Amino acid sequence: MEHILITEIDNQGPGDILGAIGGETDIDPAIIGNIDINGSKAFVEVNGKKATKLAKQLDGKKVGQSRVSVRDVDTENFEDLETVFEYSDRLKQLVELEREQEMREHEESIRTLSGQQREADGKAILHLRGRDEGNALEGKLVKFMRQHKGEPLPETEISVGDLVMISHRDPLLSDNPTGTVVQKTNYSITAAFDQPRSFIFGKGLRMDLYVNDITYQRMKDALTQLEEAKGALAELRNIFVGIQAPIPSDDKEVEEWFNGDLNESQKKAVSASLGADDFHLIHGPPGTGKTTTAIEVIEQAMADGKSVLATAASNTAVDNILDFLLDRSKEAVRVGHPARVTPKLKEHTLDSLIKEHPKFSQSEELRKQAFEKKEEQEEFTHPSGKYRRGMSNSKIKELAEDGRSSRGVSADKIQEMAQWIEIQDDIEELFEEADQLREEAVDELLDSKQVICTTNSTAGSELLEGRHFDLVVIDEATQATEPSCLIPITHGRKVIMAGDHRQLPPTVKNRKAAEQGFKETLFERLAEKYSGKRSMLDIQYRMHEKIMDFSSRQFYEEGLSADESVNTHTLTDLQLDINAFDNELMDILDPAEPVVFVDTVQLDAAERSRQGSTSKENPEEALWVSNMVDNLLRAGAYPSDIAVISPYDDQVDLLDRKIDVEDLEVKTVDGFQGREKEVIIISLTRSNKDDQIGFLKDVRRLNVSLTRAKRKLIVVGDSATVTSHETYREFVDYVKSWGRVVRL
Ligand SMILES: Nc1ncnc2c1ncn2[C@@H]1O[C@H](COP(=O)(O)OP(=O)(O)OP(=O)(O)O)[C@@H](O)[C@H]1O
Repeated sequence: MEHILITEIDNQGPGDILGAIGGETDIDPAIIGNIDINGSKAFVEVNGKKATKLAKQLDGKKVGQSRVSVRDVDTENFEDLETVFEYSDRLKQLVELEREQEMREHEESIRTLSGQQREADGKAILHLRGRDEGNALEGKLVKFMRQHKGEPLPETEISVGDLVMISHRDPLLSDNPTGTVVQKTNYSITAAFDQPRSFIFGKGLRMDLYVNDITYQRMKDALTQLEEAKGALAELRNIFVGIQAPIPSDDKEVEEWFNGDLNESQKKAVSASLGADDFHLIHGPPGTGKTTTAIEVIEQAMADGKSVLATAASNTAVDNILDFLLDRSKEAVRVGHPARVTPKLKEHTLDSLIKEHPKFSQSEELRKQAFEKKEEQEEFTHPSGKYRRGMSNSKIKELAEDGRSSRGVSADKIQEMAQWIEIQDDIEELFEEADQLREEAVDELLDSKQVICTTNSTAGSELLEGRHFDLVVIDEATQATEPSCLIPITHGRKVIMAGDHRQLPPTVKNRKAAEQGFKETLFERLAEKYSGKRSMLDIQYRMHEKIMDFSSRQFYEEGLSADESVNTHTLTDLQLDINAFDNELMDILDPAEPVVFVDTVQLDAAERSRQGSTSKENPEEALWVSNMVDNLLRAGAYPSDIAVISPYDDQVDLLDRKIDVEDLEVKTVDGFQGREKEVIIISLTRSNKDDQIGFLKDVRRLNVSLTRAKRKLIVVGDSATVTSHETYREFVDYVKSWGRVVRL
């Protein structure tokens, strides 16, 4: 039995629905079975394989007084469908909260920065004029160019799909119109407005990026697609929302490994991933080769003739996947803005590869012709309001043919306008043909590659619309919100996610959204619910075993071990000149000691807050940290081997000013996730009498901090303050037993 779902009905009964089907469609209401109504939704049984047709015909029509949305759905059970809607409505609301938060932050930035500063940051464009470009489906089209004719636009982040705000003098007025960018060239940005105001057709305009809306829109679209999913995607969705259990599967036996170095846990994860019919999770604690393992999954799938969409939340992580694939001589195409792709990988972007496609060259040729025609067109009068006087294009052409004047406009002017319009028709035709050829070139190119690498967000771009992949692989899946991961998933039938839910979750700006669980990732939810669908990698290739051990005990049920290539490596291998160390720092910097806790409890080293800041800084601690760095450099350590990290922005800022050394990174813990260095110095910063440790409480932040160092980890902090939290107390106890505690 097939079904359709009608939404947005308002107090109507089965009779109204049958009446609408009879009146608005050519389908016989007799084929309708049971009608189940709940609130504004109706679930309708349809016989005779007509559900798709009926949904199409009834969608947007009136049932009683209300205009309804109708879709055919792949489920037998209304309750299940309600669960799907609850899930998607909840996530759509959280996405909206986050979007509104970002909008508020933009407003704040507009308030505090000058227009010039925002233009330099790529977030605004000044000195624009607007020109009416007629109406389109999306609303009134307005094209914005620099006031000086022919001046190109500055580099800007504003791109197609973004919401922009147009202002004249005051960007903070609440009734400034907002529109969506529909086209962007080097010289102009065209945006569509629902409610434009007349000033936007003038000069002296400023365009501000209002919200980077496109990603939020794509998340919501992905959720809508899940509501409507059929087949394998519907099954995946049902598992995600909890109305269906995962499909049991056996590991796939792999005959030949592409990467001969994989360890047993990595091989097991690959076999389980390949064997799964719906999804599998590769749980990779720090340095255990998550990406290495995901790459083997991709290579095996390729060998099986499967198409693969490989994504991650950040451009850097996507580049990393592509880099691994290229290293292993695999072909892949990178979809994404070339400006956001690592320079050495640019030649593998769609933008770059497409240039070699003959249809693309043809398309460019047509574009060139169109631009030439545009120049030619400049000679003629543009049919603007002043000369147009309400006359339509066809009217103008008609009058021109008869050589007539009209409404006070001379016959000559009408001739000129008619010529302008004719050239415009040619231009539009050329552009249309050029677009068509370009689209074909893109499709042919994407068809020719087995693997497409892109960010989660760009997986929702038009370029990939309607494309299906046998396998979707998402790296860093624990750093992306659930709707973000759903964007690539809507293209797939099966999904492999790699991540680590014991490290930091995605950043969520809106507090309410965070409280309502927006930080809980799809990976984490599934990992906790279906432990059988998770393979943990258990050998790490980064840390000395003493650096690793606390994290292993605390966060991975003692499941980690250090590969023999790293388990005993220390700074002694770097052959530093220890005579260069100050005496008072000798115990701390001792190259043979991998883990040191530097206790500031006896120092006068209290934290403080900058005016108006919610962050913290600790100048005394910063002084000691920068001394340690100076000593290490003096002893011959490379700046690129050292990183200083702190959980607090203000402390990072303070340290960064004190330690001004090229190639030596000073970063927040959150900004250093996924990275590693030979030596890591952590400045915990908190030191107060009330045992307040703020967001150090999220022990996943501690886990990330402690697992960045390969050979030496120095943690600087006030034991009295931080050990008020049990995990920190256990850490200090651990260092007492297995490392070295030095009191300053
Ligand atoms: N089986 C292996 N044998 C030797 N080296 C390996 C193996 N697996 C991974 N590595 C190495 O370990 C390092 C980390 O690998 P990879 O980048 O895949 O890890 P990850 O888990 O994705 O890292 P992160 O924790 O930073 O996200 C790399 O240098 C990689 O070459």
